[in-house]
Amino acid sequence: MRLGVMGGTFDPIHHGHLVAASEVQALFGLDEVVFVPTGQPWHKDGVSPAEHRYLMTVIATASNPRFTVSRVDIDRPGDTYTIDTLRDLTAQRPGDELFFITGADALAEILSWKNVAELFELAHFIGVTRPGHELADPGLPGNGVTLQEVPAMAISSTDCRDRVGRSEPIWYLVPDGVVQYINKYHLYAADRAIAGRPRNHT
Ligand SMILES: Nc1ncnc2c1ncn2[C@@H]1O[C@H](COP(=O)(O)OP(=O)(O)OP(=O)(O)O)[C@@H](O)[C@H]1O
Ligand SMILES: O=C(O)c1ccc[n+]([C@@H]2O[C@H](COP(=O)([O-])O)[C@@H](O)[C@H]2O)c1
Repeated sequence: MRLGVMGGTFDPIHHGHLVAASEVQALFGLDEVVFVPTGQPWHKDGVSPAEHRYLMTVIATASNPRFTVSRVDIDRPGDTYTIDTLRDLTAQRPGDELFFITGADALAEILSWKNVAELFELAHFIGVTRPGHELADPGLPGNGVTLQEVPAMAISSTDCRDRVGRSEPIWYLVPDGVVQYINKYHLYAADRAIAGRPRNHT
């Protein structure tokens, strides 16, 4: 099986993530794209609890029969690294060919990722366009990375959180069910009533 892997903090998941995954699924003939919410992203502060991010990802992907969600990163104790994500998925799904999908901003940092050489033995890497970021091959070992243009969605999780904090709408930036989930649990709200610690923005 050709398995796409869409890793992310997803705080919250938005249509930029979903469009990128859908486009790559179709263009690369992937049988499935598994969304993998990070457990404890060591490189980001004040991230919302993993269960909220996981459930929002489940809600957002539920209507697409080719999309699934994995708990491998959130169930693994300690910091989240993609090398562990790919090792665990390889062990769970022997024989599958993995395609790790990453936006242009994350791709630009990829040479600093843990065990970078082994990463490219475990998966193909597909870098996708993202408004405001240059898409370039960072000079990867092995097979390198395939660069892929996808429909431009100028959406970020940071902006969605900021909007909620300012009581501005996020309708149509994220799926309806995710808006409703955020409202239900008061995520990102200025009063921080139940959960979700808004953070400073990068
Ligand atoms: N609008 C977008 N278009 C294309 N790729 C995206 C877009 N938003 C995020 N991505 C990619 O999706 C993956 C997960 O992103 P992430 O969950 O960190 O979202 P984000 O919007 O970048 O969040 P934040 O604003 O909190 O940094 C990364 O590889 C990122 O580059
Ligand atoms: O493995 C690493 O060293 C590493 C460093 C930074 C980011 N990542 C992964 O890149 C994906 C996107 O991360 P982010 O921070 O843009 O949400 C997510 O799956 C992270 O686990 C991985």
